Amino acid sequence: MSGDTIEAPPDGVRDDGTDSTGRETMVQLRDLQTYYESGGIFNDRPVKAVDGVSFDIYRGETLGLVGESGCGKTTLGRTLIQLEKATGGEVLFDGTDITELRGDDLYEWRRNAQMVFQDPDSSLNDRMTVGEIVREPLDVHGWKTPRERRNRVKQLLDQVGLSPEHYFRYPHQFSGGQRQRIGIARTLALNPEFIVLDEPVSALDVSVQAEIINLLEELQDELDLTYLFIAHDLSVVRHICDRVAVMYLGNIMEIGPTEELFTDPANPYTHALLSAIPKPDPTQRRDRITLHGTPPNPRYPPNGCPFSTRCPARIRPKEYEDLDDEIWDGINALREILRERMRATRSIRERLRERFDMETRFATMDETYEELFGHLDVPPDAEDVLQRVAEIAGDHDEQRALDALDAEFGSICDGVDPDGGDETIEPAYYTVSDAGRESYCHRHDDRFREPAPVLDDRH
Ligand SMILES: Nc1ncnc2c1ncn2[C@@H]1O[C@H](COP(=O)(O)OP(=O)(O)OP(=O)(O)O)[C@@H](O)[C@H]1O
Repeated sequence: MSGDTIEAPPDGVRDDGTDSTGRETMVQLRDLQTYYESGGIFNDRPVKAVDGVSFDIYRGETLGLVGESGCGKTTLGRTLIQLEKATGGEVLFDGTDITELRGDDLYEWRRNAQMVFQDPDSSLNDRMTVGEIVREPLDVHGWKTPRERRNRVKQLLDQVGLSPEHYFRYPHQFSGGQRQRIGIARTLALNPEFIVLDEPVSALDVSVQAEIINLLEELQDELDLTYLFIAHDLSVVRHICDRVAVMYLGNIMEIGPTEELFTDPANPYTHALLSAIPKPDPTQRRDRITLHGTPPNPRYPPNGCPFSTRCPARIRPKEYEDLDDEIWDGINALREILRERMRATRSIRERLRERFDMETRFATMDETYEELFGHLDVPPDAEDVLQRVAEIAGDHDEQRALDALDAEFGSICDGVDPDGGDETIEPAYYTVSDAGRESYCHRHDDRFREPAPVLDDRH
């Protein structure tokens, strides 16, 4: 369905904190950025781990956050609870921008928001008893009297399915699942309202995973908790989350109710991510979508759409709409190779080599060209451009080669304005379902075909 375009997910929050569907908004992220400065000797560009993220989290829900390794999930989770400093944008908790909190205010606020980590082993101090570990946040915050703290710890141990006798034992005496229970008890100590669960079951045996998931669900009901659930395992996400946000290279590509996102994905990246799950049904509509290459380096994200370099539904420029698929694949591979070479020439070793005027070694561009296009019947116009690109790249000027490639074959997905303007075009968020699901992709614009039929044709 073609949707309405909006610059950023709608605010839509009424004075009483609810939106039009009666959900109460707890957290609002607005254009949130977390960049890591390199601090190296070359004063390189920052790593754009979270690069302009806007969405809401509703009170009492479990919002899943999924995406490939390195896309920025943990950084986003850590920024939400101020373990990482935002470099731009806002995080509003019940209307207060917590990125602005300092000193005592920040310290007080921290009680509200906690994090459960993936690996209970590294997050529990093996030299402390279980009681000391769970009690530590209470001690740090000077919570009530020592006696009341001890009682609170015993109650917490009971709440997570451990027994008060475990108070004086050490973490290494427990199994992985039990250690995660200790971590959860510690997280709950100060009665938080919001918890970031960062892959809380990934390090556990499959048999234990379900127990911990059940415990987290029970605790949510009992204590009115709101969760951000970061995960790789999409089947767990489907089971536990009310809504899901799909992240790629520091951006949210699609966000909406879990079931409709899984059964009728809108964004090409969501399609690709879901198609990687093995399906038992041999009559499935479409072949598995294989994504070529690896995600780009978040220090050098591509222009335009973050997914453009790997997107299987990438929009092609009008003049080349009928170009053979294999030639397109070759052009995309050439773009990847050029980006790869650029990344490599920027590596410290290469830069040192350049400084000392030493030759850098790569497969020659002629060989690359031959391999990609030698066996194909490339139309003369396109061939002229590709030859020129290969020549420029042969002189180690990858940036100029990429520019030349994009000037001819680039589309709106690469940030090229189809109306000839100079500004780099980025996708907008489009509402793609009645439930308010949003997808970040030019293909939802009426000028283009929707992703799903394009993927059906191409796969
Ligand atoms: N302290 C840091 N300094 C510099 N770069 C960092 C730092 N922490 C993370 N990064 C980089 O930021 C990007 C996002 O990392 P992050 O750990 O948030 O991703 P992720 O999606 O959680 O990955 P995973 O699923 O593997 O945990 C990566 O490129 C990572 O290398």
